[in-house]
Amino acid sequence: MTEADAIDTQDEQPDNSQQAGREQRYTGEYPIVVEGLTNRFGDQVVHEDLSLKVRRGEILGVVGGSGTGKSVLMRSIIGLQVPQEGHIEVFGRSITDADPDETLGVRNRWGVLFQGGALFSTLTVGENVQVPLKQFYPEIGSELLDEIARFKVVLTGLSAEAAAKYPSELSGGMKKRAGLARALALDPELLFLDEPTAGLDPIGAAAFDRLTRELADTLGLTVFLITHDLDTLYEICDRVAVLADKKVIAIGTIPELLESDHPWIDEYFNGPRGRAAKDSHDRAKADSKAIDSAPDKGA
Ligand SMILES: Nc1ncnc2c1ncn2[C@@H]1O[C@H](COP(=O)(O)OP(=O)(O)OP(=O)(O)O)[C@@H](O)[C@H]1O
Repeated sequence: MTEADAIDTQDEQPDNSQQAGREQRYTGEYPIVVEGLTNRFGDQVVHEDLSLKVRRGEILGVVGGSGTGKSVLMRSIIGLQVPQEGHIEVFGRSITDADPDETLGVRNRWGVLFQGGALFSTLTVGENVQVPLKQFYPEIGSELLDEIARFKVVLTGLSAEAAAKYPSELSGGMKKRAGLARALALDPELLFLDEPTAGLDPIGAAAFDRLTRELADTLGLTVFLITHDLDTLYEICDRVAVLADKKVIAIGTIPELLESDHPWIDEYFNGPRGRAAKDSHDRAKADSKAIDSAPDKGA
């Protein structure tokens, strides 16, 4: 049983609206559905008639040039940005038409790692992880809060001792993991990651990618992952959505996208960095095949 399940079964239940939607996991095909989205800031049109469906259980990479509106799209889906037009559903419930109180039962089913980690600098890592827990489950006692926070910290590959550290005492990679621990605080079904490997060295970035894939597989997460990191796309994303021209112009596996003749997609995947990421991915695959078929394997 997960902590959230344990909390759900406690005798003293808080306001029912906070529990709504939490009693069972989403079993539909598309936990995120965006239709006809338009976002404008003054005269600047960021999205126009943008549509997107995210499949349950997939890691969807979201790419696009700087300023194409990847973060604004994520903010719209989680209700932080009210679009001018369009409809967004998460777990089959409207985000755009609903009163914020009505979406409470949906909001505690996702976790977000914002660009840069966005940890509270005056709180320890453990206290940062406790923030969403206290917000949605104010009835949990401090001992259980500490225990859940420590568990989440360890889940992301940090030591239990890291829970007592302040963000300023952590390396960039540790900060990302701490942010991820906070995003996982509520046992989410859906995880939003905004450029999680930005600023990490290649080894740290690869380790974070592996962690994301492992957590997604073991916890059964759907992941909406904004990135500029081609290695991340090749290594862990099931599909990739491309933002350009104010829309999602293509969505599919990388081999499918490689067939596209859109100039941005062609340059992105077939430019020098795209080719290097593909070569490195192909080499790693060939190496692991060679190891698997070695005669003395397992001897
Ligand atoms: N609150 C806001 N007010 C005004 N303009 C905004 C606001 N938020 C975003 N924008 C503008 O919307 C556009 C898209 O921003 P967004 O942050 O979504 O881009 P992005 O694709 O995530 O870029 P990057 O890859 O550089 O992070 C940008 O031109 C940005 O300046």
